Amino acid sequence: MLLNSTVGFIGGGNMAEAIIKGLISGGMAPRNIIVSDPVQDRRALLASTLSVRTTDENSEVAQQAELIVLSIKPQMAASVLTALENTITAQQLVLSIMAGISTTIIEESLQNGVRVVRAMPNTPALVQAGATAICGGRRAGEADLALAKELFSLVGTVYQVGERQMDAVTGVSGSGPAYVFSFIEALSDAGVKNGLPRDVATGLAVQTVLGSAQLLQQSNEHPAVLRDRVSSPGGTTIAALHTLENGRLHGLLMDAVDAAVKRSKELAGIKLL
Ligand SMILES: NC(=O)C1=CN([C@@H]2O[C@H](COP(=O)(O)OP(=O)(O)OC[C@H]3O[C@@H](n4cnc5c(N)ncnc54)[C@H](O)[C@@H]3O)[C@@H](O)[C@H]2O)C=CC1
Ligand SMILES: O=C(O)[C@@H]1CCC=N1
Repeated sequence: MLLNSTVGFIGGGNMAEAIIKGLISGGMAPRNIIVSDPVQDRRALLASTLSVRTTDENSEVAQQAELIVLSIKPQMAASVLTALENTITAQQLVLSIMAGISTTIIEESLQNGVRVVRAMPNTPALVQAGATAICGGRRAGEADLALAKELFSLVGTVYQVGERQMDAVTGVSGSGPAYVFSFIEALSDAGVKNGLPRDVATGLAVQTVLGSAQLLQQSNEHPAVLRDRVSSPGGTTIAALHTLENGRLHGLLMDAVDAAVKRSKELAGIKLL
């Protein structure tokens, strides 16, 4: 169903590129993908590296695509949606990945009885290891959610949540890769500080995060149980964990996610451009 549809992206930035790569890897023909972006360099890059069709007219995407992905910044939502008010119809499905912007705002901006699904993906979608949550708007049916699930399944795992949980999703997995990259960078710096060459330090740090995540996923244990198995009595790990807890790592991360959740809620109420 998805692979035979025409999928359009309004906004050809980082996330659109990640999803498009996943779609193509999943078997979608590039000619069935059309992307609009006002920036010539972005259009040229997407056309040359992914062979998708590009345009600088959002209306062209809105006219041609059966599934329209809104992959612009939330601050652009109002101006872009207003301009497409009379172009997008109830026969099309609108799939928004914009942080903070509710399905109601999109439905009200577009009118025409349009069906909207909202999603929060993350950048590991670029390597088919994404985590995405989806929720349906007022008029989205099971088939619409199934189509969105099919799309994001090509780039990773998909959870369906209630729309009120989308801000929490944004704070945990949408922004989450940035926290993990900071963690890896710090771990690598610590290796270099203690005498390791940078490439070795980064390689060890990356594989440690990847391997620990895989172990956790496959073992089905609580993270604390696995942490305990690393911590020998009187050993090195418990000494390091003591330092992390003195620095409030756990509470700090929870505060960081709270800040992202708060910002996601604020984005819903921004004075849209
Ligand atoms: N980057 C991330 O990790 C994630 C981003 N998102 C959401 O995805 C959306 C896009 O984010 P990114 O790809 O990171 O941003 P980006 O800045 O890389 O992409 C936005 C693209 O929209 C284009 N654009 C600007 N004005 C436009 C217009 N009037 N019409 C059409 N295109 C226009 C820009 O040239 C740019 O290429 C945002 O709403 C963000 O909240 C969601 C999950 C994760
Ligand atoms: O930082 C942001 O606003 C977007 C949403 C989730 C990840 N990046």
